Amino acid sequence: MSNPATTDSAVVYDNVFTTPLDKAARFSFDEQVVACFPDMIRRSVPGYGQMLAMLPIFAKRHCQAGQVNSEGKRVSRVYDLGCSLGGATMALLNEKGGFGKEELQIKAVDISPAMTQKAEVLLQENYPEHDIEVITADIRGFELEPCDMVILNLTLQFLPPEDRTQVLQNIYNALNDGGILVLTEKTHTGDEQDDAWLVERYYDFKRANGYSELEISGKRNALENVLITDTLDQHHQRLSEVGFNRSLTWFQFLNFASMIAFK
Ligand SMILES: Nc1ncnc2c1ncn2[C@@H]1O[C@H](C[S@+](CC[C@H]([NH3+])C(=O)[O-])CC(=O)[O-])[C@@H](O)[C@H]1O
Ligand SMILES: O=C(O)C(=O)Cc1ccccc1
Repeated sequence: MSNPATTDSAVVYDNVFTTPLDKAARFSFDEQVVACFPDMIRRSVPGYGQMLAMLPIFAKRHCQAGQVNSEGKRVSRVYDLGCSLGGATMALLNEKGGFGKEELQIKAVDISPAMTQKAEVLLQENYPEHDIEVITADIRGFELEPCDMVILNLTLQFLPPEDRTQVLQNIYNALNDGGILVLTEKTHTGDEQDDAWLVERYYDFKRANGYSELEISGKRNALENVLITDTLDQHHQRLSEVGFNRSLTWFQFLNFASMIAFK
């Protein structure tokens, strides 16, 4: 099945891997990926929409307005780390969450300037009156202010494994008591047979969403050593190591899973 052409509609379809690439080409969040990102992530991450839809529900239960904003009002501060185009931020502000304009202060951080430039425009267009700051920064070594909720939606997997504990430690330290971290990741199980089955069904999922064999294998090569998965056990172990005394997997769809950790 071929991709719909990148023509007149508002949707820019993901055509990034439609032509063969140098095998060594690494995946990067550049202008080309940014342009088609909403389509790419929707067609490539099973359950993406369902995961995002729960964010305002979790926020409503666990954000305790632990901060005071510049106008002296109590607000809940939320970090969206590796925000890309602000999909998670926008999900939080969706009317289903029922947050008033002044109840949340969101800080959305991403290392890719191409992403943050576009996120800034989209968030300003859609939520002009909300307290949202878009920050271009590496979340490694980034200083977090005290907060009620942190979202790491499909971001930790792009950090070198040796940097992951430190990032989670900073998050744990910044969270107020009662605060939460929502951590969504592509995972593997460590069982050869199970992983082979999960990966094959994941590729079936991509085929069903219109990706060709060339696109699937091109992206697989480009993601090698760029997106490095952990097992769910490794994630929960790391969360426990940095101090979270409770974490659970609340969502799983093939090899993608989302966890919540409670401080
Ligand atoms: N060190 C880093 N510091 C900051 N950002 C980083 C870093 N490394 C990678 N990123 C950023 O992490 C994001 C990962 S995408 C997140 C989706 C989003 N959360 C969503 O809910 O739509 C997931 C995906 O594309 O599979 C990209 O925008 C990178 O620039
Ligand atoms: O497409 C893949 O293979 C993925 O693992 C998901 C994804 C989605 C968007 C950018 C990078 C990876």
